[in-house]
Amino acid sequence: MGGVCCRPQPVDFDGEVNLFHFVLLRCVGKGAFGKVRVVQHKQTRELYALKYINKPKCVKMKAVPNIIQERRLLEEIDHPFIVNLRYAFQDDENCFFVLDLMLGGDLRFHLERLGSLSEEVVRFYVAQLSSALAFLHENKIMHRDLKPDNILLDERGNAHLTDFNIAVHFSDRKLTGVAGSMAYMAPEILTKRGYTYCIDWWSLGVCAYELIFGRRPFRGRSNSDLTYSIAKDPLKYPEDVEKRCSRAGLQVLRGLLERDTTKRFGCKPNGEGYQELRRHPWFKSIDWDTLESKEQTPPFVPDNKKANFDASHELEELLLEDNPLKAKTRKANQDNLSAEMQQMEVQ
Ligand SMILES: Nc1ncnc2c1ncn2[C@@H]1O[C@H](COP(=O)(O)OP(=O)(O)OP(=O)(O)O)[C@@H](O)[C@H]1O
Repeated sequence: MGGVCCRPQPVDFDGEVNLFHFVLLRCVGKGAFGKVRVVQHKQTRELYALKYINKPKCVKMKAVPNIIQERRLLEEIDHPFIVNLRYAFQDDENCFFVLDLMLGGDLRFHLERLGSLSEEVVRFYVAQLSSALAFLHENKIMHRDLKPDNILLDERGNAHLTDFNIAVHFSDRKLTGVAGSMAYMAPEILTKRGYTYCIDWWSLGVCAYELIFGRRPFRGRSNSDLTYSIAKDPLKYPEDVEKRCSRAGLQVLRGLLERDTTKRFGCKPNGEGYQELRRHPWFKSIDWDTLESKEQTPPFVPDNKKANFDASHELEELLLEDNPLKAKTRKANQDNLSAEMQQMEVQ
């Protein structure tokens, strides 16, 4: 009799996708509302990253519209340098996003470990991320939170943009809502002049500068100091700049970190800014035609023998998790759910 309890449930692969379709593997990260773990699709054997978002926590932190927005935007897009959404579903407790798996770690992790990256490596990431930004802008989406933490490497070393939590659709009207991570925000966001997709090119400039020099271009002890620095301080470089970055590289940094949006690199409408950037001499070594098919060998290959993420998440799951993730059949009676939880149901 005892054996009956533990027999695995038969999985219906023809029905809607749910957690029963996946084998749950190791934990690789922790976000604001849940965790991220590696999963394998039981039928296709493909590996993915499963991001799970605890619904009550999300309601408590008033983040329901952001999660819905993130899912809606991700469902619209598919690009080689974006962490794409492959499936989305939910149970009574969590929303699940099944995403492209990135086993190479995020660029914050590598920056902290290495101090800085070589110009050649950064050029490669800037090229790949420019391609992702041009695609998003063409689809009238601005990301608004480009920073090293949101750039993930696959196991071969290709860069991918993730975290569409505060991404939005845009039209010709300028936006004014302050959103993003302050150190990477363009001056026109902070000075409340109204902004467009051009802010993402500025953030790319801040990331590229930080990756090459190991520190950010604009700093401040308080938010108002930082705002002042972003809006007014001249762009300076470390003393050993010549050892770290070529003249062409500095030109691109300066072009992206241009306060005048009519002159900022990447910003010309209808993808013209992106085409201009591609033609810049700094990208001479990049073969743009094969970049998107990932045929080029990335100049930095993450060490696949070491975990390229904080291993404490896995340990925490083992030692501290009192409610470990498990596939469950849905029980929720829609009528008993709060308004916010109902909102999450309607997808
Ligand atoms: N597709 C993925 N593949 C591999 N690891 C990932 C993937 N997405 C996220 N991670 C890991 O999980 C960590 C948490 O990611 P997640 O996007 O949930 O958190 P977050 O950046 O705090 O975003 P949010 O604000 O949406 O919670 C990341 O730092 C990264 O190390």
